[in-house]
Amino acid sequence: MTETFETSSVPDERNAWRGRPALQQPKYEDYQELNQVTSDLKTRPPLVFAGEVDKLSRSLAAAAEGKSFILTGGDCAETFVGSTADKIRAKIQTILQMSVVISYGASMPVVKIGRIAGQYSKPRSADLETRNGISLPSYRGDAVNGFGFTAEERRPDPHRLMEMYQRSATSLNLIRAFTRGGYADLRQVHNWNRGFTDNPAYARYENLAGEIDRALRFMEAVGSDFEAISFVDLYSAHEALLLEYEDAMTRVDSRTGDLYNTSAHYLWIGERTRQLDGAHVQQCASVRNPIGVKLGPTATAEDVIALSKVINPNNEIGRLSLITRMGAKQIYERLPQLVREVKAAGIPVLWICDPMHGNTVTSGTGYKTRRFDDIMNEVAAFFEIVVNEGAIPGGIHVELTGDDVTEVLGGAEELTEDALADNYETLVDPRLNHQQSLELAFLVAQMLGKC
Ligand SMILES: O=C[C@H](O)[C@H](O)COP(=O)(O)O
Ligand SMILES: C=C(OP(=O)(O)O)C(=O)O
Ligand SMILES: [Mn+2]
Repeated sequence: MTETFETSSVPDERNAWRGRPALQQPKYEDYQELNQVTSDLKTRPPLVFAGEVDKLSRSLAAAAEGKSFILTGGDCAETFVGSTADKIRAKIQTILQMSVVISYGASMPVVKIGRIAGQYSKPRSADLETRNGISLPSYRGDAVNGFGFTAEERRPDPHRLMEMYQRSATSLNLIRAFTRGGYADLRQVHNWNRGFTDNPAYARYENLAGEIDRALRFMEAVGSDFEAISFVDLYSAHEALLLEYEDAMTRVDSRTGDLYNTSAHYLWIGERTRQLDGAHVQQCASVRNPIGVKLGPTATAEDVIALSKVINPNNEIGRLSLITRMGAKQIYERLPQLVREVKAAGIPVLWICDPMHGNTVTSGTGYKTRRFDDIMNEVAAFFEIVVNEGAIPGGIHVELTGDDVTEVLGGAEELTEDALADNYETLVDPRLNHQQSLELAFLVAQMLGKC
C-alpha cells in the first residue's frame, strides 16, 4: 500500500495529552491566533515519513543489542537565521566525520541523528529574565519568541510555529540532498577534513582518512560494489516540547492506522517535562516514533520502569532510549544503581550518554560554558559503568556545531575563559566546536573498541 497520511479518522490516543499538566509551554496572548496557525500546519505535508521512522526504529533496536552505535549531535537551540546552507553543511560534515572516526575505530556501524531541522524550542529554568531591573519573558527558542531583550521580541508569537515548519522543511531538503547527492560518499572522507593539520584532532583524522582511502582503493581494485558507501541516512531529531506544534504534525499512517509524529524521525522528552502523568509523556506515547527520555541525577529506576510502561507497553527493543545526563561529578554516584535496577526489571532500553547537560557552569567572565574535560570524563565513566553493570552503551547525544566557536573550555586547543568572548554564538547552551567534536569521537572509538 502506498504510504500516505490522513488527518481524517483520528484515533482517541491522539488527544490523550490534552488536559494533562503541560510544563514549559508558551503563554500566548491570543489562542485563536494559535488555532489558525495549527489548523494551517495540519494541512501541510509531513516532514518525515513513516517508513523512514520505522527504519530508524530498527537501527535503534540494533544499537540496544550492541550491534550499532547512535550518534546524535547538533545545536542546543537552532535559530532561524542560523539555518543556512553553510552552517547546516558544517554540522552534517562534523557528524559524518565523527561517525567515520567511531565506525572505523571501533568497527561498528554508526546511526547518525542530527539535532537539526526542528530543534527550535527550549525549556528554561526561569520564566523571566531580568536585566538592569527589567524583567521580560525568557527566550524559549525561535519557535516561541525572539532573543532580543525587548517586550515585543519576547512576546510568544504563534506564527513562529509556521516558520519552524518552513525552516525545518528547507533544512531537511538540504540534508536529503547532501546525504543522497554524493557529498556523504565515503570516498569524500579526505575532503571533509579542514583546517591545519598542526591541530591534533585534524592531524589524527587525516591519518585515519588516509587509511580509509587505501582500504577503499583496494576494495575498488578487487571490484567491490560501492552503492552502500555513496549515501548515508541522517535522521532528524528534536525535543518534543511544543505540544501544539507536535500535535499538528501528528498524522495517521494509512498503511497501519498508527499515529506518527511527522515533524522529525526521533523525538525526546526533556528532563524538565518527563513527569509520568504529564502531557509530554502522553503525547510521545501515542506515536510510533522512537522516543528518548532525558534522565538527570534525580531519576530513579521506579521512574524509568513507570515511564516504560506508558511509552513502551509492548517492550519493543529500541523504542525507548534513556539519555542520561548526570554530570561528571555525580555519574559514579547515580548511574550504576539506575542501570542495575533497570536491568533487573527486564525492560528493554537503549542507554545513551548526554555528557553536556550535567556539566554546565558559568565562567568567571559570565559565560554559560562547559569544561571539555568534564564532557570527556562523563563519556568515559558512562562506558565504564554501563559495561560494568552488564548493559550496553548504545550511543552519545551531544551539543555541537561545525563552526569554530569558542563556547566550551579546554580541548586540544586549550580554550581559556578569556577566549570564550572571541566567538561565542550560542543563544542557550555552549556547544563543542568542530575540532572538539572530533576529539570526542576519538575517545568514543577508543571506549567502544574496548567493549
Ligand atoms: O538545553 C537547555 C538548557 O539547559 C535549558 O534550556 C535550561 O537553560 P537555562 O537554565 O539557561 O534556562
Ligand atoms: C534542554 C536540554 O536537555 P535536558 O532536558 O537534559 O536539560 C537539551 O537537550 O538541550
Ligand atoms: Mn541544551
